[in-house]
Amino acid sequence: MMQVLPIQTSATTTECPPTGKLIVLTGPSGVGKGTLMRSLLQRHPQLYYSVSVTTRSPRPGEIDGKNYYFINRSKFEQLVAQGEFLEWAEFAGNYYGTPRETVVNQIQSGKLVVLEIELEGARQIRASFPNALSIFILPPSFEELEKRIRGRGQDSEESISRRLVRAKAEIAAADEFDIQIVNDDFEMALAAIEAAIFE
Ligand SMILES: Nc1ncnc2c1ncn2[C@@H]1O[C@H](COP(=O)(O)OP(=O)(O)OP(=O)(O)O)[C@@H](O)[C@H]1O
Ligand SMILES: Nc1nc2c(ncn2[C@@H]2O[C@H](COP(=O)(O)O)[C@@H](O)[C@H]2O)c(=O)[nH]1
Repeated sequence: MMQVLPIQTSATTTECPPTGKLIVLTGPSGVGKGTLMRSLLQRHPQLYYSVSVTTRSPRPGEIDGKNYYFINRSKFEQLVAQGEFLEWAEFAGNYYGTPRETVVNQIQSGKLVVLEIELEGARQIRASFPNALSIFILPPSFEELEKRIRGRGQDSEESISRRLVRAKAEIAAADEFDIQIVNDDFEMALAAIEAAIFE
């Protein structure tokens, strides 16, 4: 049975006593992290999802404050300089970051906090939160990954190419994380994530 250890980090020990837990879902773009996360949150409303900040333009239907906080690059850089992010990275031409204060507050109040982030950010979290549970989602094949990104119909051709190039390096890093789950059958992948978090 897997034990999810409490938060403990040298960087944040004083501001974040070991009460809550941090869970990181990572993996290449298009693998299904967001879809899995949505189902996970529906089934387990006690989880706290950290809404990220990004400089990417909203996709049709995306809502500011729900899907992301959408801001411009100079504001993002200002927030970086002010230390407002727990982690941040540049991905396919845009910045993405996890707001520090909200996450720390939720952990302090004993919540299970879930992040859905790309590889560089997940590495930063692993470095500063060694007891976080990190889950890497893999595609059944690279061809299927490309099919899913294209099938989503949300990204420009240039963005798709950048995401697929990056996906190769991301997949190669899967073993750095605590658990690897192949998202082939969706329900099985979801069940594996639930087992990792709750059992
Ligand atoms: N197990 C699965 N089988 C087939 N299609 C899937 C599966 N899981 C997710 N998908 C589909 O793959 C597409 C990409 O999924 P999603 O947007 O959740 O990926 P993502 O990893 O969150 O991408 P990004 O990191 O770019 O946000 C969606 O159209 C989704 O419906
Ligand atoms: N390092 C971070 N990565 C993040 C964050 N929020 C989302 N992401 C990841 O970015 C890519 C692209 O996302 P998309 O919405 O443009 O498709 C994807 O892998 C996300 O998981 C974050 O706060 N930090």
